[in-house]
Amino acid sequence: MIQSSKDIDVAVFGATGYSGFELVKLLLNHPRVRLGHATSGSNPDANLNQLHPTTLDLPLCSPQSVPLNEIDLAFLCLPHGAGPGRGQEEAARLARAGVRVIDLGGDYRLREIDHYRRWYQTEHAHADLLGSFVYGLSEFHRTRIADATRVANPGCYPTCTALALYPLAEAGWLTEGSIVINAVSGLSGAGRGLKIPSLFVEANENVTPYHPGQVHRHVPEIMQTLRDMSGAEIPSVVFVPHLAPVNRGILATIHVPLSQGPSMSEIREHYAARYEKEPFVHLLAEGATASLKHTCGTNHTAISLHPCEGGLVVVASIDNLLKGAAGQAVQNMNLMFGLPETEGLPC
Ligand SMILES: NC(=O)C1=CN([C@@H]2O[C@H](COP(=O)(O)OP(=O)(O)OC[C@H]3O[C@@H](n4cnc5c(N)ncnc54)[C@H](OP(=O)(O)O)[C@@H]3O)[C@@H](O)[C@H]2O)C=CC1
Ligand SMILES: CC(=O)N[C@@H](CCC(=O)OP(=O)(O)O)C(=O)O
Repeated sequence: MIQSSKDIDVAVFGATGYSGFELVKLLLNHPRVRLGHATSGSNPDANLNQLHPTTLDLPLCSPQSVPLNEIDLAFLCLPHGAGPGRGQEEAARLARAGVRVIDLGGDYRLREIDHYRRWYQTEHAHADLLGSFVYGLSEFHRTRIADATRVANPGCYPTCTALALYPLAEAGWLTEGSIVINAVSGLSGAGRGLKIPSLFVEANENVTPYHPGQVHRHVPEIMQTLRDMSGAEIPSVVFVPHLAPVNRGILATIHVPLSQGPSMSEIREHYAARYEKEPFVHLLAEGATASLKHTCGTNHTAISLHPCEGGLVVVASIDNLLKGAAGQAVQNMNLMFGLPETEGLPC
């Protein structure tokens, strides 16, 4: 058991990206963490304040220079996929060296290798490690995460939609027709690399659906999680993500067919009971509607419920960089090290 303060030595790989930078800020303020190493593959000799508009004085280093025997935990904030320096390789290198890992990327979330190949459109060079990662949706896998040495942090859209639907899934109420998820994401969700849809001129005063239907790589992740939550097959998911001209936030508006199911008051009671003791998931009062501003800058999830003929609309919001990435990663670290789950997280 960890005894003194500032006694958990961590490294952040990919500290210069959006989620890495967010994580660095959380970790520097965490009462039990010493952030000894923050890496950049392309600017290893730089200071973070040369690459981000920040007054933080944080020298970076190369990924290869991190002394793996001196760290208790590595956070990976790297692009997914095969190739040197990317998440797949780095997670495997660290895991095989015996380092505890929380991977914010998608390489170790899907359990089925065929699913990874199909949805990530690349081979997995370390498929033997897939089963050794616990899926890091804190509220669902709390006990398993506490015992884990490797955690695959969920994607931002899957976090938002899985928490929105968890009470329905565990009650066995996801049995009919297609669940339709329309979701909006801020531009930071696309990462810091140059991408045409994220350019100001393209994104400003515009909202663009992308990968609509059943083609986004988060579809199998959402299906896998809902299946795990319900303990049964679920019908199907239609997922339409949209890019919106805001910096951060995810809002999912989800239609669930429920023609034969429970009454609205039973559903509300079930959500209230499921989330009553959760520090970071909140059912809003009847009549309120979740929006980006409910959760922006926090690790919280806001959920509102709305009846409609033959079903239900669930609206949920998170901050993609916090509950959808760095915040949930810190929540998972807290679980792994036996700390209070809320330690070091903004409320
Ligand atoms: N942004 C979000 O909302 C969320 C992101 N994620 C996941 O977290 C991971 C990081 O995302 P995000 O912070 O947005 O990404 P960014 O694109 O903002 O940053 C990724 C960082 O990885 C480093 N890197 C190392 N190797 C490579 C390489 N071969 N190609 C490109 N970059 C490289 C880069 O820094 P350097 O060159 O300095 O090493 C870069 O700063 C991704 O897997 C993403 O899918 C998950 C949930 C939400
Ligand atoms: C707006 C935007 O582009 N968002 C990203 C999702 C970010 C995320 O959670 O990605 P990972 O699953 O790779 O970790 C996308 O749709 O690809």
